[in-house]
Amino acid sequence: MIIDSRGMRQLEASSGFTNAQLMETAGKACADWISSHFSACRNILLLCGKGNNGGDGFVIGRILGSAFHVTAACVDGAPATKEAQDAFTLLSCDVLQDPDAILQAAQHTDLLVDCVYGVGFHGTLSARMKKLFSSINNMHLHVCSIDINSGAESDSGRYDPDAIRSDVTIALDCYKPFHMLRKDHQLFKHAYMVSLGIPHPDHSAFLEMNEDSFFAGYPRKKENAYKGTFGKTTVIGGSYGMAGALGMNIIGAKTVGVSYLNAVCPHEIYPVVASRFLTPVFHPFGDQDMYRVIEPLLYDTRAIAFGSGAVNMPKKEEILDLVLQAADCPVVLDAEAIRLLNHNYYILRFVHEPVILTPHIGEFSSLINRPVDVIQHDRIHLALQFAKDYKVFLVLKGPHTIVASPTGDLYINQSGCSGLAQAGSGDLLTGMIAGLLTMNNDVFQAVCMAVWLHGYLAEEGTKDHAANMLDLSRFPALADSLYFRHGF
Ligand SMILES: NC(=O)C1=CN([C@@H]2O[C@H](COP(=O)(O)OP(=O)(O)OC[C@H]3O[C@@H](n4cnc5c(N)ncnc54)[C@H](O)[C@@H]3O)[C@@H](O)[C@H]2O)[C@H](O)CC1
Repeated sequence: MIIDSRGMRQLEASSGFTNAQLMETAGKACADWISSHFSACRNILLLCGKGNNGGDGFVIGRILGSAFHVTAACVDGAPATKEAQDAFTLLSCDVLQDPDAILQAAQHTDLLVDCVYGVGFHGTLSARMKKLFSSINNMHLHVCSIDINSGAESDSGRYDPDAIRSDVTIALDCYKPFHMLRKDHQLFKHAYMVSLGIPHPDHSAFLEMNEDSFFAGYPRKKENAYKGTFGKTTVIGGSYGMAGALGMNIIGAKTVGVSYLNAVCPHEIYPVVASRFLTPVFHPFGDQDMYRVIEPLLYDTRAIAFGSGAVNMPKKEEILDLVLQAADCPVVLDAEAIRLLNHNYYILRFVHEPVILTPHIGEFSSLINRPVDVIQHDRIHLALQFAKDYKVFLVLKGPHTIVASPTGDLYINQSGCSGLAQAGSGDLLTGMIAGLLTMNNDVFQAVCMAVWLHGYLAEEGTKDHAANMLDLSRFPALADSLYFRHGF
């Protein structure tokens, strides 16, 4: 289960265990994990803070003291919580406080255990702590962090550039958002979770997605199915110079198994796209007949995607208005459609059907007029806030794509690889989202399924190819293998 720090504190409070009992359990579970995975070590140095993360460290030190040579260091003053103070009094190893002595001990240690800050850390490190942590990081020691790497926040994705870097981070009882953002911060190489035996609720605001949960939401075609059983999907995209974007929408829809696809595009790219794809029903339009061609389609489709490659599309502003006003199904807005909303996104509040926006960080930055680095450091919060304020599903694309729902649900995607960092992969995702929205009425689930599948197939596509050579046109074939393996 993934949970944020507030949820974790509520779990602890209702667990039936005291904080001291939880600290003892946490310390013992971590000590057991360390002794079995670092059994070859002799000298262990514990860096402890003044909060309960430091308290966990004192318990770990007491237990490991029977088998290893343990030194503890109080790097941020004396323990400040009752539980940490009690754990400290039971510690019998050497305790260091002077930064120079700590760094000297670090040079002779086989393993450094980082228990300075856990989920209670917010903001940035003090100058003193930055100096200590950057010296430690420069020593390239074996490091195990407890719960959260010190200097990183548990919930937001923010971290100080001098936060402790570890080989392994042991998450206590649940993964926190921090653990799900590894590709962004790269503060640990591996994360493991140890259980504290706390009962978990059935529902968490964080959705998790894997093969099983994907297939739980992916419908099977029955024997008596016909082409309209799942309804129609409509993609409106491409324009002069960007015909391929519509092609990628089509490949995306094919990847998720759409059985009836409307492809809507300007007259000038129709011949080239139609000669490449045989199964969509094409609806070419121009300046004069845009309303006549597009409007009737909006009433006979289960999902619409608009915007991929639409930079030179005639009547694009009018199409956006039409789609947002007339559609009676979910609408996915990608690329140019998002740009058209810049400084004008308040209109999203007046749309009655679910709207899904799929910006990458640069597009989101232009949309909300905030610098890219501000968004990068506060992505989870800003995505959730935007989704809530404008009642949209926000798919903020990146190494860990985030999906935020208007009601505060969050998905942090774990699948994918750098092969997806290429032109066309967003257009492909848009087609996949629109296709899955046609087959699954739960908008949040369908969008997360598409995001997960997009990443999963990229991993599959680079198992026998270089990551930088990922061929996006292979996605339907890669998906076929997956579906076939699951008996479809
Ligand atoms: N169920 C569990 O997960 C359990 C977790 N435990 C451990 O407790 C920590 C959380 O403990 P808490 O005391 O709330 O916070 P920290 O130890 O992370 O310490 C925070 C400490 O530091 C101060 N602080 C915050 N931000 C800064 C900053 N930027 N600069 C300097 N100081 C800062 C803050 O005021 C506090 O004093 C959890 O992660 C687990 O490791 C329990 O042991 C029980 C079970």
